[in-house]
Amino acid sequence: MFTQIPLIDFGPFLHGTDEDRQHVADQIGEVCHNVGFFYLSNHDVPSSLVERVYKEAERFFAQSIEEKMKLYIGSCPYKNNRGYTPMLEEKLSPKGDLKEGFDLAMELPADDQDRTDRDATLYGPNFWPENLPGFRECIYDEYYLSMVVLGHRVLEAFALSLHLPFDYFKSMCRKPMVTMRLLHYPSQPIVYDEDQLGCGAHTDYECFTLLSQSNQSGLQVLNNQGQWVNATPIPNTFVVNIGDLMQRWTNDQFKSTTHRVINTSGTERYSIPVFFGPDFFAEIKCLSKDQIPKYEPVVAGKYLIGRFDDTYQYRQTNSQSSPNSTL
Ligand SMILES: O=C(O)CCC(=O)C(=O)O
Ligand SMILES: [Fe+2]
Repeated sequence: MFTQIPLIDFGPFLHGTDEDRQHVADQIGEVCHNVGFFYLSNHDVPSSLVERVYKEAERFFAQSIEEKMKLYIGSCPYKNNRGYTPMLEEKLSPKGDLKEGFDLAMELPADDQDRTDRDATLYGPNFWPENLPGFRECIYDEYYLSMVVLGHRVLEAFALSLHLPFDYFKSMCRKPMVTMRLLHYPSQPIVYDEDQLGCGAHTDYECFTLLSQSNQSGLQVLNNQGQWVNATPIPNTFVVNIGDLMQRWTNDQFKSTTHRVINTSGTERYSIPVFFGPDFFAEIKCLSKDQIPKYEPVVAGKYLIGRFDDTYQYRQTNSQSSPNSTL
């Protein structure tokens, strides 16, 4: 049972000896098993870059709703879940979530062969604003690509913690489905409607999430006593949490822990999750040959499409429910 979110210093993993790396990996493995959430410090992503990304997020969301709706996720020409999601459109809380978002992912050409010939519909270009000079360069070229690099290092730590070669996941993450979101939460009253949270209780869908929070609290993590533990922002850290694909892959060795957001801080809140998934066609099945699999194997991209179909209102015509079942 945890009552606070542990902090892990990633510096020795990035810059230390093999022994240091294994030591950090072991700490991470234990926390992924017991909590599923941790703060990561000394990750080498400069705080000045993170600050600039928040400035761009503020600039994006400060636009009129008409301007933002030009990039509506449901009108994205590539139909790959990129673009703007208005308030109340996502349904993690029953009356809709009190947040708006902008989603992007790995920039691949519209005629990428996996997309055109093999139905990897989550691949393709992003849906960028044309009226915000410098937005794309800061958000994608600088921040997103740095976070993909960091994500690969976190995967190395996961592999070592599971007694696998450090590059075990690499061959399944060559065109990784890494989705980044800019999120903006208005402030809600202290006495709030339980059916309308900033982000209703959920687990994340991908392998893991690297989350930057602005200074405002709001994120809460559910422990196994049913208590909500605050993940109060700690400057210059990311919150890392395990998602459902990793829980399946590790046969429950790593926990995908429920969390939610309620922004009663009195001011607007911004956050930037980066959800790290493997290649669209990666088969997610029990990593260990010595265990009885608890989950049926899934193709990562198809699994994610099912989860997105369940969450986004714009996808709910012709949607199928997700293959989230246990065996
Ligand atoms: O905004 C946050 O702090 C967390 C958001 C979140 O949990 C999500 O987008 O999955
Ligand atoms: Fe989440």
